[in-house]
Amino acid sequence: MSTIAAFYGGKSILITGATGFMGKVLMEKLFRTSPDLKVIYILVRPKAGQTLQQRVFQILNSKLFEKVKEVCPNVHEKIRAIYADLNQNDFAISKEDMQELITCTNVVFHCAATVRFDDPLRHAVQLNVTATQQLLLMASQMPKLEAFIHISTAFSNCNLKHIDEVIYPCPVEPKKIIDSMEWLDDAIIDEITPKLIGDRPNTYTYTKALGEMVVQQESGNLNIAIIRPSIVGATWQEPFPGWVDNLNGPSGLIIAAGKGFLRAIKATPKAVADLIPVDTVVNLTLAVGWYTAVHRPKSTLVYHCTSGNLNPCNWGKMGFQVLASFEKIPFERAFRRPYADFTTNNFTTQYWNAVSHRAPAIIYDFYLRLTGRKPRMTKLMNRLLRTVSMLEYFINRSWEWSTYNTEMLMSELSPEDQRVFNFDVRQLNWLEYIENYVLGVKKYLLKEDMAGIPEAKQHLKRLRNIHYLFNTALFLIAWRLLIARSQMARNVWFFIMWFHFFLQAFCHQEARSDFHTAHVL
Ligand SMILES: CCCCCCCCCCCCCCCCCC(=O)SCCNC(=O)CCNC(=O)[C@H](O)C(C)(C)COP(=O)(O)OP(=O)(O)OC[C@H]1O[C@@H](n2cnc3c(N)ncnc32)[C@H](O)[C@@H]1OP(=O)(O)O
Ligand SMILES: NC(=O)C1=CN([C@@H]2O[C@H](COP(=O)(O)OP(=O)(O)OC[C@H]3O[C@@H](n4cnc5c(N)ncnc54)[C@H](OP(=O)(O)O)[C@@H]3O)[C@@H](O)[C@H]2O)C=CC1
Repeated sequence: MSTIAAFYGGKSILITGATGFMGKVLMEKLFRTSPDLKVIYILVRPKAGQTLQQRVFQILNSKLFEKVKEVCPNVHEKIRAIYADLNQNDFAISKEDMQELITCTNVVFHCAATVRFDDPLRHAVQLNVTATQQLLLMASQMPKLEAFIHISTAFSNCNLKHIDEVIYPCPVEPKKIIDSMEWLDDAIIDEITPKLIGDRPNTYTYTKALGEMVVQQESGNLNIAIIRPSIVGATWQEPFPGWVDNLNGPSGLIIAAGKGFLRAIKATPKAVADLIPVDTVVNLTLAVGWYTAVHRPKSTLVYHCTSGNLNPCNWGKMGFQVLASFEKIPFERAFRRPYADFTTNNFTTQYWNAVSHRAPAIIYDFYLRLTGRKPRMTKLMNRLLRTVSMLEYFINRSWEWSTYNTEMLMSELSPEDQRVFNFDVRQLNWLEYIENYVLGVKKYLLKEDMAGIPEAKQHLKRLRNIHYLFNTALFLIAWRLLIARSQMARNVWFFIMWFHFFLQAFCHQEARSDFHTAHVL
C-alpha cells in the first residue's frame, strides 16, 4: 500500500480554497486514495446565490467526483463545510466551528487566494497576505497539527530570471503593508501600487511573494512547506485526462482561439511554456504534506512544481499543437476559422489587432445592427484584447526554476508512492496532453457534445467559403468603384495592395520563422 495514502488515513484535514480549481482536484484525490480519512474541513462562503450545502452538493455530484463515489460511498459524511469568509476577521467562523477546527485538524492545505491579475492591492493583500497570516495564527493553536502546506506560485518572484527554492525578501515588510492598508484610502493605495509592486507585472504576483514572507516570519514551531506551481492546466491523468473548470491560464485563450476570436497574439514562440497539469500539482502537494509531517525538515522547504527544466515545451510548439487539435476537435459555432499568428513586436501586434480582431468585430456588429440585433462583438473583442494584454508578460519570457527539493522528494518516495502520487513531469507527452486539454475545454468548460463535431466541421467549411466570397466581393467592389475609373486611383490601389502584401509577407515571415523554429526546437 502507498505510504502517503496510509498517512492521510484517519486524519482530519483542513483545506482553504476547496471550491477552486486546484482545491477540488486535491479533495478528489484525497478521498479516492485515502477513503478512510476522518474528515475534510473546507472553508466555504456562499456564492452566486448558492448556500454552502448547495455548493458542496454540486461539487460532489460533478463528473470529477464520479470515481470517488465508487471508492468512498459515504464521501458526503466525510466532508464538513464550514462557513468562512477569508476577507473578514477570524474568517467570520463561528466559535464552535473554530473550536472544532483548532482541536481536531492534523494537516492544513492553504489553497485559497485571489488569482486575478488586476485586483486592487487592498483586496489582494487581504486575501493573499493577511488571510495567510491569520490562518497561520489559527494553525499555531492547533495541538494536533502535523503539517501546514501553503500554495504559492512559481511567479511570485517573476522579476528574477533564475529562481531557487528559497523565500526571497520584498523591499517592504509584509507587516508594514498590512498595517498601511488599514489607514490609507483607496486613491492613495492606487497611486503607490506601481511603486510597491516594482518590476513585478501585477498585484497578484506581488502579494503572493508577500504571502511567502509571512509564512516564513510566522512559521514559529510549525512544520511548514511552500509549493510553487507554474501555470496550472487541465488534468493530465487523474481522475481522467483533460478536466478543467475555469478560464484561468491557457484555458480562456484556448476557447478564444478555437472559437476564432483570437487570431494573433504577441507571444515569443521560443519562450518556455511552463505549464503544469493540476493533478501533478496535487500529487506533489500530498507528497509534501506527508514528507513535512513525517520528516519534519528543520526549515521551511519550498518546492517548485514546474515543467520547464525537466520537460520543456515552448509557446510555438504549444500553439501549433492547440491549432492542430482544433482540426480534430473543432468547437461549435465558431466566429471565424481557428488560426494564430505569433508576433513578437508591438507594431505587428497592433497591425494584427486592427486587421484580425477589431475590423471583423466592427463588420460583424454592423451586420447585427442591419439585421435589427444588438451589437456585441466589439465589446467582447475589447475585453479579450485586454485579457490577452495582461497575459502577455507570461508568454514572452522564460524563467529557470531549480527543482532540487522536488527531485529530492521524488527520490524519497517508494516505487508505489511514485506511481500513486506521480509528479514526474518527464513522463508527460505534450502532444497528447494538449490534445486532451482541448478536448477537456470543449467537454467540461464549453459543455459541447462530441456528437456535434461533424456539424462544427461543416460550419468551419462554411466560414472558409464566406471568407473567400467576402474577399472576392471586396476586391470586385473596389475595382468597380475606383480602379476602372482613373489612372490615379489605379496607382494608389496598386501601391496599397503592394504595401498590404508586403506587410502580410513580413508579418507572416516573422511569425512563421519563429513559430517553426520553436516547433522544431
Ligand atoms: C493558438 C493560440 C492559443 C495558444 C494558447 C496560449 C495560452 C497562453 C496562456 C498564458 C497564460 C499565462 C498565465 C500565467 C499565469 C501565472 C500563474 C499564476 O500563478 S496565476 C493563476 C491564474 N490566474 C489567471 O490566469 C487570472 C487571469 N484572469 C484575470 O486576471 C481576469 O480574468 C482578467 C483581469 C484577465 C479579466 O478580468 P475582467 O475583465 O474584469 O472580468 P472577468 O474575470 O470576469 O473576465 C472577463 C472576460 O474574460 C474572459 N476571461 C477570463 N480569463 C480569461 C483568459 N485567461 N483567457 C481568455 N478569456 C478570459 C471571461 O470569460 C470573461 O468573458 P465575458 O464574460 O466577457 O464573455
Ligand atoms: N491556477 C493557476 O494557474 C495557479 C494557481 N496557483 C495558486 O494555487 C492556488 C489555487 O488556485 P486556483 O485553484 O487556480 O484558484 P481559484 O480561483 O480556482 O480558487 C480560489 C479559491 O479561493 C477561494 N476564496 C477566494 N476568496 C475567498 C474568500 N474571501 N473567502 C473564502 N474563500 C475564498 C475561492 O472560493 P470561491 O469559490 O468562493 O470563490 C476558491 O475556492 C492559489 O493559491 C493560487 O495562487 C499558483 C500557480 C498557478
